[in-house]
Amino acid sequence: MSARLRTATCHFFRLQELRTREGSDKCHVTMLGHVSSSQCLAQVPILTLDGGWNAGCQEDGKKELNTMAPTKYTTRTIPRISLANFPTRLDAITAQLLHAAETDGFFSLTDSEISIPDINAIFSTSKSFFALPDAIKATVPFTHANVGWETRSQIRPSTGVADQKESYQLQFGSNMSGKWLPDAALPAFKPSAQLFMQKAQSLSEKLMLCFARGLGFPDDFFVQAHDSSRPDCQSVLRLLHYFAVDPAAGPLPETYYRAGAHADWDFLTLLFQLPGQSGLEICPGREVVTNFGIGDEWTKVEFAAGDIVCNIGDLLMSWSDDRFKSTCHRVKAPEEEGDWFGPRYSIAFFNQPGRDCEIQGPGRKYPMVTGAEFTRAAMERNFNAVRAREEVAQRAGGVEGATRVMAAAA
Ligand SMILES: O=C(O)CCC(=O)C(=O)O
Ligand SMILES: [Fe+2]
Repeated sequence: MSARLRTATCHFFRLQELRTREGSDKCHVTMLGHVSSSQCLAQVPILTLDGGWNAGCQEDGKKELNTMAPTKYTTRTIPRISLANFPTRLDAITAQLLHAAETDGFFSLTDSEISIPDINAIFSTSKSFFALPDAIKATVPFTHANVGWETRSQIRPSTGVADQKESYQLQFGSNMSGKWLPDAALPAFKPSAQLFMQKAQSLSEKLMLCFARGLGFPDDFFVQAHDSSRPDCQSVLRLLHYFAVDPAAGPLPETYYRAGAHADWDFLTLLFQLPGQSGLEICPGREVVTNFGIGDEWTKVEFAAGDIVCNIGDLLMSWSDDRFKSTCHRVKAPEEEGDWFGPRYSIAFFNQPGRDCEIQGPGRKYPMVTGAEFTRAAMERNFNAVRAREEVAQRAGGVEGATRVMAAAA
């Protein structure tokens, strides 16, 4: 990975986003408002990655514009793919998955081996954890090994402020040492979570087989890389709880996000949701310079009970030489009629290759990196994007928008 400095000279304040993609010379900077050029001669660090780059998506256009204009929506088809009779329908399923991966990068699965009772069971396990007092959850705090509990602390580069949620991240291996609550505090939590992780793993392996075939790799290529018994396995089950919002309390602050716009940096994400608790939205192609360019229109992800929504992450995008798309998505803050204001529970299973795996697409578009390097670069990239935002906000001192970002990020 290399970092370089570019000079962005502008007559506007509030840097919204920096994006670049390996192999392209694009630098996307969105600015709002007007200040003198001396206030905004910004030297902005831009990171380039050996691998996919897809971290920062612009925040909600409505908030960028600081107006109460309703979100712009457009219809997109998110394919619903049945996994029934998987062994005999393998070719047909593979073709459907590849098509979905090459277009919007999102699809939902039906007729999988994970049943509605399985999903209900893990949600009640998850709720039992979040119902504990914060002081108990804080005994298993989040660490940079990507495990543990955090609350209102994940800052997305697209927003510069923490998501309004709490989450608890679980892994298969030794990173979990000291990160399980004692059984007395939360009876049967660990076996229930581990059982569900095994089911999510097994389902993911079916998809990996299809994607390996599509890319011309040996059938077990991705399965080996994501073997959950590997000591260096990095896959994560993330239990999520977005806080309820009182619709009677008036408009939300401009800086309120459930999950700010982002693309996942894993290989493949499986998302479990509860019917009625809507909010997930996608915006393919949201990597634009202006507020009104392409990428301002969102699509609500509809799902039926038992559907598993899946999306391609940056890592598979890179591993496929950008053939498969890692798509920008968010969980919208409830603000408009039809939004879900109650608490939202969701569960994401992030497939991550082992730390020692060598990642390079069939066409070798990007230099080879290991799983550990890819993960480290992704975390660093997020951190640097947030920091760059803060620095620009600091330089624009006195500007209302910038001050707000700093305060929230502190
Ligand atoms: O909670 C959701 O529906 C989406 C969560 C998500 O996108 C994430 O955690 O990366
Ligand atoms: Fe995500």
